[in-house]
Amino acid sequence: MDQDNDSEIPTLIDHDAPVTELISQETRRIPCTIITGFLGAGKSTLLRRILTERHGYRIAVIMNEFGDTANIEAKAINVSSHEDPMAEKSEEFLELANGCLCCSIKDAGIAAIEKLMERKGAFDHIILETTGLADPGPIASMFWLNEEYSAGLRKQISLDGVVCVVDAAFGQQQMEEDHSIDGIGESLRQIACSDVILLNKVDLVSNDKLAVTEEMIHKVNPSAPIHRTIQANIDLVHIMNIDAYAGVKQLQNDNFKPHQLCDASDGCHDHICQSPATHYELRGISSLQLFIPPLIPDQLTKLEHWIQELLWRHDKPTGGDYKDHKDHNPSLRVLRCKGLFVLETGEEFMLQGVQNMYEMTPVEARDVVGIPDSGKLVLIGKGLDDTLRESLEAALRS
Ligand SMILES: Nc1nc2c(ncn2[C@@H]2O[C@H](COP(=O)(O)OP(=O)(O)OP(=O)(O)O)[C@@H](O)[C@H]2O)c(=O)[nH]1
Repeated sequence: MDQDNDSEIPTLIDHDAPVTELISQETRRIPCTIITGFLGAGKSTLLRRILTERHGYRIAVIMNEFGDTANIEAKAINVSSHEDPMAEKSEEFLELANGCLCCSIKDAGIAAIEKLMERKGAFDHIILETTGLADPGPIASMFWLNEEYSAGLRKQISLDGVVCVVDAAFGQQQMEEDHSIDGIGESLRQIACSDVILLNKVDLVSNDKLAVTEEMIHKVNPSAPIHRTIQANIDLVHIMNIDAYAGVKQLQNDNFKPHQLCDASDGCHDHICQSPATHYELRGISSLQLFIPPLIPDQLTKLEHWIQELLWRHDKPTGGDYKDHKDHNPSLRVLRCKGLFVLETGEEFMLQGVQNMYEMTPVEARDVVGIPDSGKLVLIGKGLDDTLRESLEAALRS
């Protein structure tokens, strides 16, 4: 492909492929991985690694860079693999117009991605590298769930996961100094919205410093696994096809034992308990993990209403008749939420939420590994204090 000609996107469809294969290419949704991370953390290094590794995926890359660096970045990254000199031919680039995709999401960004999707069938996976200053939340929303927001792209693209690259040398400082008008700066938003974290450049710092940075990341986002890397060297199974928005593995794998957190002698089967270890505030952002006992179906409906109030109105129901008494708190903001809820019948439901969008879906029986004795809700955002647990308890009792 001619890298200097954006309008020419080559057709890579194999015209000799069997008809059934072509049909499945037409209907299959293409997974999209978003790579985020603060300026200079190693996003392009990760992208280059993915593009030059022998993995068999045909990858379409969307780069979203500020200013004049777009061309430079694209050229620098479009290298062929030493192992496979032909690899370059199996990838295609779509450089977006200058400017930040998350700000121009409805026009240039969408149009460019729709143009790319005209070549559907030519690639198996999309990787979108954001700018170091982008908030990945709105970008993730674009590929996830809501057709009104995504302009129909969700029909064709599924959000596989958000991968955040954190600089091991400067990450701690970036998090500590990170502040914006509403109290949550970019580097913290990026960590908050991510499903996997790469702590990159670990060759530059001591183990003690790494542990401190890891601890900070974990407190902002307790549910994302953290991988230490040098030159973003990571086994791709940890970052591609992880199905972070549809699978329940990540939520089920958490081996945290809720009853170790409270005094209840018979475990915590009748109340919500909270993980104090992960309730933490850094520059206004915090995370909260709540363990929720098995619910009756009516309580699941109440839980869903409570989540709607939280995400859509930034309201924290205050107990009693929670629908009538709300504690409106404009600084209450949820950036990411996840949950796995268990009914007394043994059925399980999964919650996934990005910004004010959420989805609650039954977990298919084949995905259920044993019956957990409690459900879990993870909230990451701003203004999430201890009273939320009381508020949810009141909602479920009402
Ligand atoms: N020492 C060391 N340097 C690294 C490592 N990973 C990346 N770098 C270097 O860090 C610099 C920035 O890496 P990039 O991959 O361009 O970072 P980026 O996040 O894409 O940067 P922006 O696009 O400017 O936000 C480059 O000079 C890399 O060679 C690492 O693990 N160790």
